[in-house]
Amino acid sequence: MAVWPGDTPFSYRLTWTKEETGSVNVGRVTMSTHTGTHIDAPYHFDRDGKRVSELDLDLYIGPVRVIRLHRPAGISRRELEGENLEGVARLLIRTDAWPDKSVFPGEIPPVHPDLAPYLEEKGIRLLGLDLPSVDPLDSKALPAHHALTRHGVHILEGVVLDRVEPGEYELAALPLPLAEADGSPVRAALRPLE
Ligand SMILES: N[C@@H](CC(=O)c1ccccc1NC=O)C(=O)O
Ligand SMILES: [Zn+2]
Ligand SMILES: [Zn+2]
Repeated sequence: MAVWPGDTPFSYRLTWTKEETGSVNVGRVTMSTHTGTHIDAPYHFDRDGKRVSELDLDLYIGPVRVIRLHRPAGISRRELEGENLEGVARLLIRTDAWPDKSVFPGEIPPVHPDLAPYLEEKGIRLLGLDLPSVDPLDSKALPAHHALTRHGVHILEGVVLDRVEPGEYELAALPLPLAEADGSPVRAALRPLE
């Protein structure tokens, strides 16, 4: 899994082996909170924002709509206007713009901040993408992160949607209850509805 350039690489190592303890292997994991499929807590980009353990778990479990925008230049309200999003609380967008997840992308289609009020209007509270960020990779101001948060839309990044067809699913993508954290890896799973 590629990590953000310069960020902590993932590692799993044994602290103790079964031979050493006489009973068990005990591992340790070192990783960035933004590794692989993960959620951003508002604290990631706002000093006073909510930490992971303060987030509502209902955001990350329940019915979800998957839509496909094939390699868009960007993701704005215009790209979504053809979709009927009535009754959708969670939205995943498959862009296929990060095909090889073992290499960090050079460029990604950014979310336009105008999407945030549009999603709020539709009642969407979770936006997930198959991309490592919702903003341009070189952005410091992070306008989409801030706009989404201001409009009550929570962020799920790095979702693997390679073989997922558009439709209605059940989503589970629960963060770990890390008390102070700015983000958390999740195990994301989709199950077709009915
Ligand atoms: N906003 C990106 C992450 C991000 O910006 C980042 C992640 C790890 C290390 C540095 C980062 N950003 C800026 O220097 C995200 O939410 O995943
Ligand atoms: Zn992140
Ligand atoms: Zn992010």
